[in-house]
Amino acid sequence: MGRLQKILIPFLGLVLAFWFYSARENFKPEMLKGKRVIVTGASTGIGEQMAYHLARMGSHILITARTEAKLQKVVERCLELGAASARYVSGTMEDMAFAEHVVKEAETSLGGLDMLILNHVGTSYFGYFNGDVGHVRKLLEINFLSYVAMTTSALPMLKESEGSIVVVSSMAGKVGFPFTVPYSATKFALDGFFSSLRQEFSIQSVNVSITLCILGFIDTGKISAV
Ligand SMILES: NC(=O)C1=CN([C@@H]2O[C@H](COP(=O)(O)OP(=O)(O)OC[C@H]3O[C@@H](n4cnc5c(N)ncnc54)[C@H](OP(=O)(O)O)[C@@H]3O)[C@@H](O)[C@H]2O)C=CC1
Ligand SMILES: CC(C)CCC[C@@H](C)[C@H]1CC[C@H]2[C@@H]3C(=O)C=C4C[C@@H](O)CC[C@]4(C)[C@H]3CC[C@]12C
Repeated sequence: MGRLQKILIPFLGLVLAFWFYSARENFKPEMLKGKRVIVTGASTGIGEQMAYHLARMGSHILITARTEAKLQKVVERCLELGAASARYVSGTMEDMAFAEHVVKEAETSLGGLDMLILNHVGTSYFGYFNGDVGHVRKLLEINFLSYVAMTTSALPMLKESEGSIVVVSSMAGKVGFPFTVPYSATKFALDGFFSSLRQEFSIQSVNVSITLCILGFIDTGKISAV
């Protein structure tokens, strides 16, 4: 009985957790063909690369970030790669009215929305917490509140299309790491909001999926080592 409790039961728990959380491998690129997708923070890094993948799969893409010149180039490349259409709206996610405006743009120019990919992050520092409450507030607005604002305004369209919300988060949004205090706080907030909302959708039979992506370090060329 002792051995059963110490080894077999935790092992069974691990197997069940692995089975429950592993994704089924039924993805086909054609699934994204013709789909109307918003990608935020798509002027550089992971967002830019997601836009190119969607372009190769033939989606209608609406991208956003602050730097217009970079967005223009990403749109051109998306069209070369085979996007059904590609357009951008530039502005800052510090402004909730702008966040909502991006969603409105999808409604007017694409006639609806199938997927909302929330990926942008504001600039933070990586070091001991410096006590700057104003910075935490600003980062929460960019990394969290604008995600909430966009989700709220996109929900009617996503319910209509039975679409998806994809939230790009981090291991720092699941576990506390040193030197990432403000950033980590904003990512934990995303988990609280979206994991709870997913449960409500399940209870209410709302057919909109919510995927929280928990990423480790991804080398986007910005920093050579961490
Ligand atoms: N790279 C990594 O190692 C990891 C990344 N992640 C997550 O992946 C996602 C993408 O990260 P990554 O590609 O590295 O980040 P980048 O810094 O390369 O890209 C951030 C994007 O957000 C935009 N952005 C920044 N500030 C604002 C703002 N105020 N308003 C609107 N847009 C803004 C930037 O464009 P612009 O400056 O033109 O506005 C840019 O397009 C993030 O959510 C991040 O937390 C998670 C774990 C690890
Ligand atoms: C098993 C563990 C020891 C793994 C530790 C993982 C640690 C090292 C991972 C988890 C989350 C990661 C950070 C992150 O989420 C986002 C960014 C922003 C990007 O612009 C620059 C890199 C940075 C700071 C990542 C740095 C590496 C972090 C801290």
